[in-house]
Amino acid sequence: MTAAYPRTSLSVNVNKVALVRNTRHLGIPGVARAARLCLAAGAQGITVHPRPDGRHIRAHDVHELAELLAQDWPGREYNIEGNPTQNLMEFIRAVRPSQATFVPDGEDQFTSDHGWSFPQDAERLAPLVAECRALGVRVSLFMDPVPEQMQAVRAVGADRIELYTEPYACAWGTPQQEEQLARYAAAAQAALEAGLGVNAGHDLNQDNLAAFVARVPGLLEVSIGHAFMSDALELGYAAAVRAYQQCIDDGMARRRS
Ligand SMILES: CC(=O)[C@@H](O)[C@H](O)COP(=O)(O)O
Ligand SMILES: NCC(=O)COP(=O)(O)O
Repeated sequence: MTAAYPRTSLSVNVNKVALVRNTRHLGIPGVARAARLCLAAGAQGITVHPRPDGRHIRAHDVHELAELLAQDWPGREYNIEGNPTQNLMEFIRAVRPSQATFVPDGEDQFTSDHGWSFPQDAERLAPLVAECRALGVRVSLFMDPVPEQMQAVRAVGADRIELYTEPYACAWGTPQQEEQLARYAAAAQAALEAGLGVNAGHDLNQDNLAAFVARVPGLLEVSIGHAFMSDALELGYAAAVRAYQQCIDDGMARRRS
């Protein structure tokens, strides 16, 4: 029986709204409008990943969303992702979001595709983690599901990990699905035992989310963008939030059974 854990929060990543917006000089679709509609529908947070090349989320988006959340949605979370050795820290210092998620991406990375490595990354991450925490910003490290890495993550002062879930998503519906779920459950358990909170994200969708929520212990937050926005193009933002919340609730129910 998995110990009782709070309901897994849905943080909607709005990167892809900005990607479409940037293809014209008209300001639509609006990033802040998308966030407002998702929050009004019940999303517990908003995530952005302002990449150095500005392909989607740009500095003005980061500040507009910070103002929206602080003024209209003070109880919801703001999660800013990025590489703290690149452009992330300027945003953390300026807006002090609820959470900073450190991701080891290169400047021209197609998309995020791996987590940090310990002990190699510990020395350069520790002072950046300390700075965020001194600013009152929770720190989550983007990690592959490797149980043996979790003590080292805690040792650099991080509050949480974010499990990189593309390998699970790729295995969904294949004979390797169960093996991957067991791998992520073990990594999450090791994180919990190290005193870390557990987040997850990358390529989660309506098909694979409930099984992940059901199986991975202590899952506090999922951040979902690409598949969410694909669904929102068909359903609308509010219905997409409800659909993903239902997947989370289905997973929680299966976790208790
Ligand atoms: C860290 C991660 O897995 C995603 O949050 C990332 O933000 C995806 O970035 P793109 O939207 O640029 O693919
Ligand atoms: N941290 C994961 C995230 O914010 C969104 O990833 P994806 O759902 O766009 O793959």
